[in-house]
Amino acid sequence: MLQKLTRVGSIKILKRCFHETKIGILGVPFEKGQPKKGVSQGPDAIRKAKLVEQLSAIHDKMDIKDYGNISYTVNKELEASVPNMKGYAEIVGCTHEVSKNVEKIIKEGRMCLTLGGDHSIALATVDGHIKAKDNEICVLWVDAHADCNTNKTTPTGNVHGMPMALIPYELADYWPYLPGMDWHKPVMSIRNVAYIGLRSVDSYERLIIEKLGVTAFFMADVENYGISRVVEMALDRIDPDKKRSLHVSYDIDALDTLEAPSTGSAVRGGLTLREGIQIMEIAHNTGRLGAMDLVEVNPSIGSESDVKKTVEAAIHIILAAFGYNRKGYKTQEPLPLQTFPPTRQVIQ
Ligand SMILES: NC(=[NH2+])NCCC[C@H](N)C(=O)O
Ligand SMILES: [Mn+2]
Ligand SMILES: [Mn+2]
Repeated sequence: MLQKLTRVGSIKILKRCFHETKIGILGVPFEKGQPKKGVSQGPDAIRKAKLVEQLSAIHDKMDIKDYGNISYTVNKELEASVPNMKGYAEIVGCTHEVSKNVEKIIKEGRMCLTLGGDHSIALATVDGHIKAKDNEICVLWVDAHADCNTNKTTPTGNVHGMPMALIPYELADYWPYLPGMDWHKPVMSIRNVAYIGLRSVDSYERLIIEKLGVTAFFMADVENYGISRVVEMALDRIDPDKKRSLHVSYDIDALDTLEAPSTGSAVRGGLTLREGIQIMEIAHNTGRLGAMDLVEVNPSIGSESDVKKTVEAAIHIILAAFGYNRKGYKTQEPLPLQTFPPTRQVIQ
């Protein structure tokens, strides 16, 4: 952090100058990757809870640009062209647009914050990040679920359970040809991916994780090592040289149901909000965070207070990602000078 000398009267004061924090926000109101209505309202619910205002207050060099919500067209002919992938045509249309936008935002020199929408969109946020950074990225996947089913292993056909199987090249051979997805090339290695928070993993997903030796920290590992150790071990594994741009794909269902009830596939026994925040404080402190997704907030699930709680949790996690620290805001101002005679006398 830069330091600058300022003078107040005759007193020299070290004034802290903050680096500029450039963020681009992209809303993806998409819900066809899973069956429940409402998750498309996630981006606007998070914005309405004053996301931008709270980000702006972190320090006075926050430069935030909201790119609005994405729009896309659908090629109906693609519908049902791949078995066991529900909403395929919509997925293709939306993810292509998301990838192009994320790539553009990062190339404009901003960290890209994508607000979902369901988790299927992450195959595209990661793709855009890969394209912007020449594949020099690593991924932390914070989730109760592994989301690495293929269309042959999926128990549901919901594509939000598949993005992690589409991203790495190690799983490319397990897929059929995917029409309309030629823009998407599985170029990154699963070695540069780590999971945190897992506790609901399908049997084939477990097979994939074990067969490929994927770095995976389940809830039991969080119990055993503590969250800060887990995040450090994860980062060490996926980016040993500490040089890659970090992508955090954060499914709000990684948090315990008590902390984030308004989500479509809630699983109890999850992260506390404190642990969830600390993951992002550590990610921020790497100085290499390039992109973050915050997905699966569904304002149609639960009571009004459930929704409020979930949206607030999402905002806490996002603020931590971009430099808010629970020690409080930093001030750039010196302590106010006494402008009237001191009332407390020093007794000689
Ligand atoms: N992003 C999520 N919430 N994914 C839940 C996936 C659940 C289940 N494993 C499936 O494949 O359908
Ligand atoms: Mn999940
Ligand atoms: Mn997920």
